[in-house]
Amino acid sequence: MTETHSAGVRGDSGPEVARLVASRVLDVPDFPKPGVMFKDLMPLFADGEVFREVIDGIVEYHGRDSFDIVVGIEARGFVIAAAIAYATGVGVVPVRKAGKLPRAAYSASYALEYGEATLEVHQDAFTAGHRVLVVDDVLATGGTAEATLDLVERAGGTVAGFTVLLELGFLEGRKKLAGRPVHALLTV
Ligand SMILES: O=P(O)(O)OC[C@H]1O[C@H](OP(=O)(O)OP(=O)(O)O)[C@H](O)[C@@H]1O
Ligand SMILES: Nc1ncnc2[nH]cnc12
Repeated sequence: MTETHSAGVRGDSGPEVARLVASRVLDVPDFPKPGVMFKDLMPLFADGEVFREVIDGIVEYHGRDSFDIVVGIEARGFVIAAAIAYATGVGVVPVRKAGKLPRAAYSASYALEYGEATLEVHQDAFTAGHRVLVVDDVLATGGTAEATLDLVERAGGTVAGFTVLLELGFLEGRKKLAGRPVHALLTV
């Protein structure tokens, strides 16, 4: 369930962490295309104290023993995934844009808020039944997330959770991910 506090800042881990994320997001109009309000989370990554609190909050929400490996979605998801992996002692699997992985890979094409793309994962990325925590910075239309969760399962993993720092609620990505365990620290 999503919580709300008096100022209307809401997220699945409560208002405090939601406020923390909100304090480190910059709105950039017309990037990468006219009409798109780009949500830039680089200030959050650049603030060591806030970044650590956010990573700790994600681990606390899921529970250290609920996943065996972390998937980060290129490119901003890599930053979050690596930090969670280091904090919990598990490994990282990158889900990459097409043509970047050196060995046999599964591919999934999708549409996102401002374009189309293809993501890939190595076919041998997981052992059967591996519980996989998938992380990214932003959930917008949900195209990226849907493709990634599908790739994880095609490669033999079991989706243990999906966390984003920021969800753009008006783009209704959660609807596309119905039945998936979506966790957003901040929903706007
Ligand atoms: O919910 P959606 O509409 O699919 O959009 C969300 C995705 O868009 C952004 O990635 P982008 O493809 O811009 O990649 P980048 O991190 O490499 O800039 C963001 O980091 C998510 O992965
Ligand atoms: N508006 C947005 N800001 C940042 N990342 C995004 N990914 C898709 N839409 C986005």
